[in-house]
Order: sequence, then structure tokens, then C-alpha cells
Amino acid sequence: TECQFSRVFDSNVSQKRLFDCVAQTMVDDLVRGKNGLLFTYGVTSSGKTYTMTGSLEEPGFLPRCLDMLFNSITAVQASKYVFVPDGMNGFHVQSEADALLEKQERDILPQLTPKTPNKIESAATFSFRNINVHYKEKNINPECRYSVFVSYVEIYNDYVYDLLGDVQLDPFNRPKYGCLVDTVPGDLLRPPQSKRLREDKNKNMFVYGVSQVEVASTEEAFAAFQQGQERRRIAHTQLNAESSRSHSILNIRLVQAPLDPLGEDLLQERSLICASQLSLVDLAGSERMARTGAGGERSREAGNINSSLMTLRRCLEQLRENQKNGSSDMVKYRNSKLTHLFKSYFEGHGKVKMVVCLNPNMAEYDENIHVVQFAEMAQQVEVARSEDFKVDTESIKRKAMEAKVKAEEERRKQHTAMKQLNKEASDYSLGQPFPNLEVMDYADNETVPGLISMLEHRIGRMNAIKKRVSRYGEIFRSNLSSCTQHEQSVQQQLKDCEADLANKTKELNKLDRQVKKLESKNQVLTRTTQVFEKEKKQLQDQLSDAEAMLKSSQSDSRRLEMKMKGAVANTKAHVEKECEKRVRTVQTEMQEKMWVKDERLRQLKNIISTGGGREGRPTAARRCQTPLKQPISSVSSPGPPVATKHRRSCSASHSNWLAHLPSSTVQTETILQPAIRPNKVVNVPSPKDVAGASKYLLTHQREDGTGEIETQLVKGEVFHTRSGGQQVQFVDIETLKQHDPQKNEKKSITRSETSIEEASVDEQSSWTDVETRVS
Ligand SMILES: Nc1ncnc2c1ncn2[C@@H]1O[C@H](COP(=O)(O)OP(=O)(O)OP(=O)(O)O)[C@@H](O)[C@H]1O
Repeated sequence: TECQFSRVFDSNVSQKRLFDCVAQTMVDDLVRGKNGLLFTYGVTSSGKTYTMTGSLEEPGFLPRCLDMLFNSITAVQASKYVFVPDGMNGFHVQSEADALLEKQERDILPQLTPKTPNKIESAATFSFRNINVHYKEKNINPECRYSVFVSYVEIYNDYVYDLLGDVQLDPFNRPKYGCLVDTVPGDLLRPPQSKRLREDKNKNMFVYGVSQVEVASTEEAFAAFQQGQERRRIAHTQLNAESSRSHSILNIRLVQAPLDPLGEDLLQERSLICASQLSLVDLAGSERMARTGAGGERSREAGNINSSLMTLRRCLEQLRENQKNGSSDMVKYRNSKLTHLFKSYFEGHGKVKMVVCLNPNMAEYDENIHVVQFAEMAQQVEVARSEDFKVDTESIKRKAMEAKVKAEEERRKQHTAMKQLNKEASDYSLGQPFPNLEVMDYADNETVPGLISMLEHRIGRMNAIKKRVSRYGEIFRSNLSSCTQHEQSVQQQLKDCEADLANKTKELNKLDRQVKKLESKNQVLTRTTQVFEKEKKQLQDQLSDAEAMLKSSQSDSRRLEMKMKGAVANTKAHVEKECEKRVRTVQTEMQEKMWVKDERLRQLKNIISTGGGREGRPTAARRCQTPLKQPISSVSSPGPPVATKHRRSCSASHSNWLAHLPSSTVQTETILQPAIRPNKVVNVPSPKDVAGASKYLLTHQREDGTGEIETQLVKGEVFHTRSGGQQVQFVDIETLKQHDPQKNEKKSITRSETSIEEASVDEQSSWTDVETRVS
């Protein structure tokens, strides 16, 4: 099996190098305001947790990412509690004073949760301080302030649990996890509440109601992680002493907001707050239950782990299909909490990186192959790029200037109002202070009239002031009554709102219950679908097996049929030839008999007509006016000449003859020659020659008992065999014999003493043969 990946690391690779190649850029992205998802995938006990968390000596991705992040933001970190989570995956900014107040409240009421973990000087945190390479991100904006929040959740049996929530460890009951904060001692402990997934206004999925812990250093962050880690479900299996039984997700959230132009306070505008997150995911390993020795609860866990991983696989496959075909078929993220939570990442809201871990144990070969094949497919899925978060400092400055001008105007207005007030306050004086009222002289006509006029003036002034005051009083009274009315209406509205809120809360609770019910129904349906799909797959497998068997049996029967047809055709041809041969032999015999009878009849007629004389009968000397050697054609058995018509027809047919004439053949130059016109004459036939012919003629010569040359023409038919060769089947032999008539005469003389009848028969055969042949 050959698979290709962007990078491959062997077993000796250090955690540092792995971090440099894989995770460093994700911290860069985090600072730039982009989201990132980094997860480890592989079979059980292949090193996923080791890669993600690492050991004390070799810290993994998680401590290194935290270390790099805090190294980068130390100088520009915001005070604690300045950023406040809004419960809907967003943040808002509060003033430094409010933040200080909140800090004091938290210090007084430590049970208020979630609370920042104390600095734990454990061996682990100490060792992580010794991460010897202090990376720093250069994209830090000095005009912004940053804060880090962490949340830690696990997905167990397809339910999401908060690992940093207000859960207290129960010292009596094991397992420890599973107890809600218990205010009344002795109350029954309730199981942990699973969390729901929701989508925020930016279409990012988040765990609703999850605890977000603000951390100010790597140590604090890692302490929070350890706190959650203690609650995580880990169990001993045959393949891993500490096997993760759930998918764990640590979210590192970086919140940033710009400072005002004076560089003193954070701007409290929500649109300028950027919250990015890096999700570090340690997936539970896929496993075969038989191999892990899982049973009971473990087997249920394994089933859920495998099914959620299968859903992840299906979603990625569907995404790739959609990208390949340009289609937009629905990707079923909701089939598992794992894929539902990561939905936004796969839809382009961040970068996704997967580290595939392999266990080099031979026994894991098959499962490793599945893992690498999935990973190879997954890397072909393209996820859209997300935008960098950029703070528009110009617009911030402009806004700040506008705000400054506004504030200045407000201040000026207030100043004028104060002045007016002061002026009006001076207007309430009754006039000049009393002059000297001492009357020293009875003839003083100035002091008393002056006093009288002054008092008159004062009385007039007092009356005017009274009027004004009563007018102001009226205005105030009317304002007060309108304020009271307004307050009453506001009170009424408040009551209405409260009633409305109570109704809405009721409705919300009802909807919550419905959602839970529907979710559980959905789970049941999903499980049923899985069972059906499994059965369907089994049936499809059976069907394809049966089809394959049917096909093979069909091809077997076809082969057998062909074989039988060939055998039948061969046998039929053989039988036909045999029958023809026998018929021909019988015909020949019968014709010979007929001829003999005719001849005898003719001779008898002659004898009767000539009166027993032998004049009409040709003598051997008269008949044989031929050269010394005459060809005599006959079948190999001695006897009367045969009708050779059928043989001639065979020779004369328009077939493609191949004449095999060995180089030792003697030309007899007799009268009778075969009428065959061979297409090709060869001394030694090659397979090619035979392939080009339909008939085959072999000329064979030998010396007979009398010392004459006997020529045999062996005729055959060429068949093309099924395997591509040729086969010659010999069907006829034509024998050409030579006979010396003088020798025959001698023979007749020696036989002179035999009876006339016998002699006549012998003579007949000797001359009739020749005559028949010649005719
Ligand atoms: N590269 C490595 N170097 C040294 N030890 C390793 C390495 N990878 C894994 N291990 C060790 O192998 C064991 C199993 O690893 P780990 O627990 O990380 O597997 P896992 O894939 O998370 O398993 P599971 O899915 O069951 O949780 C651990 O003891 C771990 O320390």
C-alpha cells in the first residue's frame, strides 16, 4: 500500500521538531485572530496522547503552544477580568475599576465558579518552564491588549461534558467524576449534566454554558488542564494501560481589543474585540473490541468511539465528494457530537491539521492501513481560508477624536450651565445690603426715606422672587408628577417584562426539555440507522458473494458446454467418416461382385453365341500393347479392379492441397497419375505450410515383394484445433503399383495345368484389371 502525506516523521523525531513543523504556525494564526483545529488520530495506543501532551522530559503540543503564546503576550497582557465572557461565545470589555471590583468579589467568595486555578508548583509545571526554546510571535500588536481563556471538554458516549465546570471531587464515591457541586451536605449526588452545542452569531459552534477560565500564565493554564485531566475518562485496556475513553478538546481562546489613542484604557466597543481559538483535540483511538479485551462499559465506550470516528470519516468523504463533483450534498455533521462541534472548522472557519499516529506493532498492521488510507483521503479535503483579524487603528483614532470633541463640548455646556446657575443664585438676593441706619440728626431727611425706598425695593424684589419661586415650584411639581407617572409606567413595564421573562424562561425550559428529548430520539434513530446500515452492508456482501459464485458457475457450465459441443462434433465427424468409409467399402465390394457377375454373364453369352470358342476374348498379348511397365491401380487387397470414382472425386475437388513429396521420391512416369493439383509442394512441411492448406497429400514409396516400386498417396484433411494448432486426419490411401506383364505370362504358363475355369478367372483378373484401369 502506498500513501502520500505532506510530512512523515519517524519514531525518533523529537517533540520540539514536531511542534516546529506542525503546531507553531497555528499559534501564529491564533495571534492573527484565526481559529485552528489540531487533532491526533490513530489506533489505540499509537501515541496520540503522547503527541498532544507529552511527558515531563518531552512536552508535547499542548504545553509548547501555551508557552509560545504566553511568551508572546506577556508585555501586552490585559488585567484580569477586563474581558468578560458573554455566555454566547463572545466577550465584552469592562472598565479597570469594575474588573478590580470583580477580582475583590471573587477573592471574598472563592466558591464563585469558574475560578482561576491557583498556581500549582507541581513537577509538571516546573518541567514545562524548562521548555528550552522560548518562541515569540512577532505579530503581536502593541496597541492591543490580550487575555487568554481556556475551556476543556470531553465527548464521552456522544455526550459533551465540561471538565472545568463546578464539579467537586467526591472523596467517598468512585469514580470521582460525576458529582455536581453540593451545597447541602448529605444530598444525593447527581450525575454530570451534559452540555449542548450551539452556534454563535459568527456561525461558530460552541459548547453552551461551558466554563471559560481566564489564565495569566503557562503554569495556570496547565494547572487548569491537569484539573480537567483528572476528571477525564481513562481506563486500562489490554492494549494501553491508560487508554483515553473519550475525545478531549482543550480550547485556548485568545481575546484581544485595541487601546484608546491615549493608550490608557481598552476601547469598550464590542465590534473591535476579536476572540480566536485553538482547539487541541486528543481523539480516543479506534479499536477492535476483540483485541482490547473490551466488555461491558468498555465495549459500549468502544462502540461509541468507533461510531463517532466513522462519522468523522463519512463527513470528510462527503466533503471531498462535494468538492470533486462540485455538488453540495448535505454533510451529516449532526450524526455525532464530535463532527457537530467541528462543523465550523470544516466549513472554512479556521485551519485544520491532523497528526496521524501509527503503532509499529505488526499486529496493528490492518488497522494502521485503514488509518493511513483515511488520512490520505482526508488531506485532499480543501477547507476555505479564514480572514486575518486586523485592527483598523485609523478608524479607532478617528472615532476617539470624535469622542474627544464630543466630551469637550459636553464639558463646555456643563460649565455654561453652572455659570447660569451661579448667576441665577445671585439673582435671589434682595438687593444691596442695608446702609448705615443710625439717625444722628432729627433733621436727617435722607436716611429714613432712603430706608423706606430701599425696603420698598426689597419688598418688590421679594415679591418677584416669590413669583419666580412659585413658578419654579409649579414647574418642579409638574416635572415631579410627570417623573412619578413615568416611574409608575416604568414600574408597570418592569412588571410586564418580569412576567414576560418568567413566561419566556418557562418556554425556554420547555424547549430545552423538548430539545433533549429530540436529541435522545435522534440518538436512538442514529443507532437504529447504524444497525440497519450494518445489516445492509452484510446483505450486500452476501449478495455480491452469491453473484460471484453464480458468475463462476455460469462460466464453468459455459466451458463444459463448449467442451461437450467440441467432443460431440469430433465424435460426429469421426462416426460420419467411419460410416462413409464403411459404406464406400460395401459399395465397392458390391460393385465388384456385380461386375464379376456381369462379366461372367457376358462371358457366358459369348460362349453361348460363339459356341464355346474363345475367339472374342482378347489375349494377354493383344491386350498389352502398353510399355513395359504399366500402372495398375487397385486397393491394397488383390482381386478384381474397383470403381474409383469416389476417390477421383476426392482428388479432383477444389481443395487447397499441400503435397508432401519427400526428396527421395522416384518419378515413375507411368500413365496413371493422380489428378490432384497441389497448391504447394514441399519436401519437409512446416507448421505454416500445414496451416495454409485444407488437404494434405503424402507421397510414400517402397519396394513390393516382386521388386517393383509401390507408390502410396496418403490423403488427409487438415483441421484447425481450438488451441490454435493444426491436426491432419488421414482419410484415404491410394496405392499405385507396377506390374511386369512378362512375369505375369510366365505365371500363366506355369498355371496351364490348372482347370479351365480357374485359369479363366485368373486371366480375367489379370487383363480385366488392366483394361478397367486403362478405360
Ligand atoms: N513517540 C513516543 N515515544 C515514547 N513513548 C511513546 C511514544 N508514543 C507513545 N508512547 C508511549 O506509548 C504508550 C501509549 O501512548 P498513548 O497513551 O499516547 O496512546 P494513545 O494513542 O493516546 O492511546 P488511546 O487511544 O488508547 O488513548 C504511552 O505509554 C506512551 O508514553
